[in-house]
Amino acid sequence: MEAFQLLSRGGVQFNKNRFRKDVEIFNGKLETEQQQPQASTSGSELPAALNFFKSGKKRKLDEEPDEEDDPKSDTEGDNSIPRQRHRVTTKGSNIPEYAETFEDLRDRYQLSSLLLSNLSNNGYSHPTGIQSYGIPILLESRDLAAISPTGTGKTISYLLPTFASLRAPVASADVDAGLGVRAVILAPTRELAHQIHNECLKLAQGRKWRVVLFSKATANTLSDKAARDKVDIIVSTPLRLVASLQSGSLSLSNVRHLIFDEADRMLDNEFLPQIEEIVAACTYPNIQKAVFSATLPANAEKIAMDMLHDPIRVVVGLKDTPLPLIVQSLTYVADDASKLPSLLTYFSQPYNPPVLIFTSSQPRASSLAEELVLNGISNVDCLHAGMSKKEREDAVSRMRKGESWVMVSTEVMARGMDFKGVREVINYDFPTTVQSYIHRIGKCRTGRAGRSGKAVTFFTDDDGPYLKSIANVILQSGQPVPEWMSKLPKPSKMKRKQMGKTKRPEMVNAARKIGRNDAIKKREMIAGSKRRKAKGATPTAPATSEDS
Ligand SMILES: Nc1ncnc2c1ncn2[C@@H]1O[C@H](COP(=O)(O)OP(=O)(O)OP(=O)(O)O)[C@@H](O)[C@H]1O
Repeated sequence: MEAFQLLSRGGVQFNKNRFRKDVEIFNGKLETEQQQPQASTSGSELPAALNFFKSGKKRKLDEEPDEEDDPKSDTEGDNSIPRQRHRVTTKGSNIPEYAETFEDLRDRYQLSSLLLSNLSNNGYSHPTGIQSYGIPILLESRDLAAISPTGTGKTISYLLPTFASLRAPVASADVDAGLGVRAVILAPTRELAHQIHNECLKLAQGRKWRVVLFSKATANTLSDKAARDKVDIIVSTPLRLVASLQSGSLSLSNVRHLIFDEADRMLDNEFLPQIEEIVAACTYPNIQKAVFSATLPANAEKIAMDMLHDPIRVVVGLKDTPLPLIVQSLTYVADDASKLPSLLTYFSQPYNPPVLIFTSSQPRASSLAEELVLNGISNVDCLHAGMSKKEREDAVSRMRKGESWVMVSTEVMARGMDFKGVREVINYDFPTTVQSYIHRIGKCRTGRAGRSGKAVTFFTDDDGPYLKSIANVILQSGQPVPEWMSKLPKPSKMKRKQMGKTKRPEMVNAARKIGRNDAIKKREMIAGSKRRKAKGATPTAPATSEDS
């Protein structure tokens, strides 16, 4: 089984006996790698002997394994940085040939030169792995399930073919555009939808494309059919779209391209009913559907495959994904109360901002950000769904401008967000699944800019039973874990289901809660005493039913 697929399914297994030699060689190499984590941006620097992902793979008849130079350059456009190598696996019938360059795509599919120049103006000179494979598939009107690690350019993989297939804005009379929006892109959070909308605007430059970020306000505007018929693409969260469908103020009958970003999240129990409603409303014959995700657990993959028509599945795998470039470690912190002191110790040593910290809930994210500020850590910010839209937008913008050095967030909120240049990820609260671990640490944008990346995961006694799952991911991505950890028993299926269900207090510093409760009590007593004084009454015991 292809390695990333193995990870993406959550059941990570690593046969240490079978690969004992590889592990030994790797352990010998450890010191050098830890000292120079970012030096190895080129896949060729991974010793061949360690390439157990490749050697462990059995080739299936209907698969076309392929290795390619991922032509991705760094975001700053420094093409001198060695390119990463990705392993790409495709599955399906009549798979279109991958494209080596954007120019290949232009020649093969007559892409407009404006689209191409918009790409290069934004620093996209070579397609990434998923772009090389995914774009031709979508341009040939096929349905697609694309699994590619975080930060590998999935957004352009679906946006470029969407723009190219629509050919021209509805405002231009020369296309058969029908009536109503022609493409819908769905993302699990408003922030991610916003980010995708921004990418759309980059590609839309120079033509009168109408790309709408669906919100309460824009939904109102689009309840007018005349306005709606002028829209080319809608980017939305499922909830917002369903609200308009249910109120009858939106029709999706002309939608020809339906894209799901962060598909594993979109196809989970929370979103599924809405997704089903949206899919049912898209009645255009031969509608093209595509799902994109960094991980796709088996149940989500099954739902996706049932939803897609004769799909092609592309997996960009682990041969040298960003994961091995991130120095990963697991840190024992005994219990929840010990996490904050451990984190403060961490920040008392040199660290590389921006740092992204994950907590398991919104109140904990707020509480941790507050604690860090109170403890004098500079430029701390917080981002979660419980904050107002304005607060969230400000936080994202500060992070993008480099004004936030430390961002405390929840996983749901950080999903798919391209926080530029995150260098360290700290899992303050243990990840909820193996996929969640991969998503979280994938926020380290090391691969792209060739910088060093670091991922630290705190674990308590309560997290012990799940440690092995994460330790396996670390081993699979070519890094060592302490021997005792690799000897831990594999958690049972039942146990794995419990992972992420650990109950944690809302405040990360219980002492502050006690202090706060005391202060509230005191304040209430003083207020009560003042009220009584004002009434001239003498204090009485609280009334009981027997008093009356
Ligand atoms: N071909 C390219 N060349 C250079 N930079 C690119 C290219 N494609 C995308 N990028 C940049 O890489 C970054 C990550 O891209 P994107 O957000 O699409 O990744 P992703 O795979 O969707 O990640 P996630 O799973 O976290 O959503 C963005 O800043 C984007 O502008």
